[in-house]
Amino acid sequence: MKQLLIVWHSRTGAAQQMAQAAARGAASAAAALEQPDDLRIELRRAQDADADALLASQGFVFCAPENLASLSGEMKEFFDRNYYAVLDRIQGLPYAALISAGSDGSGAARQVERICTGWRLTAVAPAVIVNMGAQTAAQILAAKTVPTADLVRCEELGGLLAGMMLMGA
Ligand SMILES: Cc1cc2nc3c(=O)[nH]c(=O)nc-3n(C[C@H](O)[C@H](O)[C@H](O)COP(=O)(O)O)c2cc1C
Repeated sequence: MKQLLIVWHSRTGAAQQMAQAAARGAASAAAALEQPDDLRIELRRAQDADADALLASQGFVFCAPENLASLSGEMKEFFDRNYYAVLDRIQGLPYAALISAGSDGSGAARQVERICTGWRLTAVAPAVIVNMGAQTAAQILAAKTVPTADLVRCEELGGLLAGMMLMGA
């Protein structure tokens, strides 16, 4: 049994929907490979994700919004809290990054990539960035509904990661 850990933070709902889509995609991939019982999918909000969860997993999805050109504070705190606790203990494992953004997302994506390079994780694909077209204060503070086409991109990335984990790639 392998475990896929999906760590997410979301303030207005977009990244949460993206994390859930990645979980659906991973479950579908395990079913398509006829290995539904070989993959455990653990969704954890960033504030509840700890070193034990990281160490118990063989693959990771990190999913959060971009805030002020970097990762949201709760997601950054997750990395700060756990970085040295698992350094040199998770290297070589695969990961994927999902970023929700108003109009950019590249700063947060770069930050996740740098942190995961430090952990020596392997990206299965470039980060998926979903731009919600939120730029005014009212748009940014509003609850978000991620378009289906973007959720499909998140499902596909979750599926790719699960497939690689189950096939031992
Ligand atoms: C304080 C704050 C700062 C933000 N800064 C950025 C930014 O630098 N770049 C960007 O593209 N979006 C920015 N946004 C917009 C959010 O990334 C966007 O609304 C995203 O969809 C939120 O995801 P969530 O619904 O998962 O919380 C910011 C939002 C907030 C609240």
